[in-house]
Amino acid sequence: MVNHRTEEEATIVIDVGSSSAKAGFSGEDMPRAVCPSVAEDLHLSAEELSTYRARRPESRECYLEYGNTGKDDEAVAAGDHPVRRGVLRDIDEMEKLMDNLFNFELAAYAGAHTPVLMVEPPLNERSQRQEMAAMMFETFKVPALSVCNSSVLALFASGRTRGLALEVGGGVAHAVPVFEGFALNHAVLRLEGAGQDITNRLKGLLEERGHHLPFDTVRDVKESLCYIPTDRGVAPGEDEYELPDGNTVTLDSECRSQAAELIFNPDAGGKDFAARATDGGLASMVMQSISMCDKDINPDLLGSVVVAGGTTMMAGFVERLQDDLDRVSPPGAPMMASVIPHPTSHEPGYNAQRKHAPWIGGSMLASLSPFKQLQVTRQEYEDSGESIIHRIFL
Ligand SMILES: Nc1ncnc2c1ncn2[C@@H]1O[C@H](COP(=O)(O)OP(=O)(O)OP(=O)(O)O)[C@@H](O)[C@H]1O
Repeated sequence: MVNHRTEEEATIVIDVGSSSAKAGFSGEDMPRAVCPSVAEDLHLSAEELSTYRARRPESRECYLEYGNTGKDDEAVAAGDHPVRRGVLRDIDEMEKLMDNLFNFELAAYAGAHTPVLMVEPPLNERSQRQEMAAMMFETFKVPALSVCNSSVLALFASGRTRGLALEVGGGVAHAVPVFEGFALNHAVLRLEGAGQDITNRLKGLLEERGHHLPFDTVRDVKESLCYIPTDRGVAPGEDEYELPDGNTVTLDSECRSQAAELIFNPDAGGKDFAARATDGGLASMVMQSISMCDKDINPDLLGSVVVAGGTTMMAGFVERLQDDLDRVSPPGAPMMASVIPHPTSHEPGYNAQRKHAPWIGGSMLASLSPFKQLQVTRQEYEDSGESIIHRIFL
């Protein structure tokens, strides 16, 4: 990747999701900051702050209930997550988070000198894009702004401009067909179910066994010990998790293997979760999305089902997706779907990058010289008004 000579020559790339925010400079391999996507107001001394940052998890999840609780999802959501289920819900909280990212995480390199590339979720609404652009130009006075689709960028990170991006993050999963660098929005499918629902399911399984743990501890248990069962190899047995107070919790193999089942098979999440998953589990979403596209490009899409997002890091994810895709392919289909990274390949390459793929794609794109054509300058924004952002960013 191109390395800019100074940070001042680079573009700041920012990807704020439902659970985590990633921020850093174009041309770099990884985001400098990966932190929970909440606006923190910590009031800590410099020393306490650095200890806090060293121990801070990469993400914090909303606790969104599903099931027959009689409560509205939005009402139970942690109020300080500006993005929930991939949708910008609170521009004031977003402004606070952005202020932290610019001035604290990236140490004040932004402001009037550094252009910004914002990663936006698939099917982002025009009004949300406008709110973000107004905030960037009017509050943070950025000199230039670009807005790019996260799935297009995830694919780009894997070296492709054609394929189907399957993004599974903290709050939402999307299947997005991409052709020649453009998302085919008419065929985008969305599942309101991802990492936080898996955590929620694990919390329930642990409570059935008498373990009542805080939501954030359960998220860590999930990331450390859960896996997705596949037809290949021997399933791991029980294992222990050490709690912050030194006590241990034993997880049996059902607990470890069943929490994530709902994203592949929504019936496993109960009646209400299944009702939300109108396009089925992940493999069904991939195949339906491809079937909604022109037949001529089906081989391009089937040949590169590129997975991205934190939840795809779970052990067994790519193997299970490939097995499910093989199962749902019509008998005698001329071409089978192929998951990237390939389940049997152990090369690092894209495999190691998929967690932050949209950010990495943004970093790569913004370090290419034609990228300037994808920027709106503050002058252009002031002269032409907000409609310019829809003309430039398709
Ligand atoms: N090793 C792991 N195993 C299981 N889950 C993981 C792992 N690493 C991260 N996650 C989960 O990934 C999720 C965060 O992923 P990501 O940062 O891609 O989401 P996001 O961009 O914040 O959310 P969204 O795209 O849904 O708006 C969290 O639910 C986190 O628990």
